[in-house]
Amino acid sequence: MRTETDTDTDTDTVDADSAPRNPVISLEGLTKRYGDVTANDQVTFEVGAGEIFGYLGPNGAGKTTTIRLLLGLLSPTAGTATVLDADIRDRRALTDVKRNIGYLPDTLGFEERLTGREVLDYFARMRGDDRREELLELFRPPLQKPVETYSHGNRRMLGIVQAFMHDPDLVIMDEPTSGLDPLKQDRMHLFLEDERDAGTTIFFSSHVLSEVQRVCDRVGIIRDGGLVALEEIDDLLRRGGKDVRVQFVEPVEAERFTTPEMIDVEAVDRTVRFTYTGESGALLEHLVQFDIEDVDIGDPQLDDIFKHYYGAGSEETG
Ligand SMILES: Nc1ncnc2c1ncn2[C@@H]1O[C@H](COP(=O)(O)OP(=O)(O)OP(=O)(O)O)[C@@H](O)[C@H]1O
Repeated sequence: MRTETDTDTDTDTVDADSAPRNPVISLEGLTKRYGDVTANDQVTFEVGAGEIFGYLGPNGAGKTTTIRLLLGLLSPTAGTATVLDADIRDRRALTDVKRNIGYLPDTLGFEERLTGREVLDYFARMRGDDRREELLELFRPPLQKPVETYSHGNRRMLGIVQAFMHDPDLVIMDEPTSGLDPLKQDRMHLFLEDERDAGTTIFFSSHVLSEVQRVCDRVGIIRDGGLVALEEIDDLLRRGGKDVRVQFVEPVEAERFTTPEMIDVEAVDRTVRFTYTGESGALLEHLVQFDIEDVDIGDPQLDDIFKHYYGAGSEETG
């Protein structure tokens, strides 16, 4: 089932400066309004073949709305998108390509009284299940039990098997690891990387920064319905400055020490932490003027970068 993306070896284009050469998903001014709420506001970006694309944003930012639009579960107010070359406004074309898409929704709409096996049988009849056994070895949901007795984690496991078992070219997932324990999250991340390496395009939403940092090639950050960043993870981290911690021999006055390149400065006793956005050489030249006991300079976490986009009180927008 991977013929569409496997035929072209230079399709794995993940170039932040230009759009992917072979987009599997392409949004063009995609807009969705619910009354006064603009859940997606002219969202435009592309996802290239064979990349893991992270769609990042806090609760209510508009992630689920985008996903539901891409799958034809909602109609756009304006703009459009193509998914595997099908225009999302073209019902028939979208229905055709959906056989080649895996979807893991945020809440699984399985018939609760069916057993896990019956749920998989149902999806198998619609789209096939060539990889069912292999995936069950990996994720192991309890197939004999009715879904209504499943734990949250097992529902996710069943959902993942369902999303991948027909070996689709594209998998779209809404917060795939939410509520999973760390071991299961790890298994999931390794699995996604393997799938990507085998040529599958993966689009997933998340508000978990560390997971996006760990597994994604590129990230789109959505805030209040609008896309505020679209970058390769490495570039985003590079531009995010350095995470610096300085321990002085004696406390130092903040005005003497801080420079305009230092942001998010926190000082406690003799220790100062900040993000440095300037050149490393200039930072070192600045530091040698002070009596310093210890310095630690590291890469910033995506969390810190995220704070710059969202600022303080923006955790919940909806
Ligand atoms: N059916 C609806 N009717 C009215 N408003 C809606 C509807 N669905 C979503 N919204 C609003 O649209 C905005 C975006 O919601 P959406 O669910 O897409 O965000 P999200 O980023 O997926 O959030 P979460 O991480 O909490 O799932 C929010 O303000 C939400 O309240």
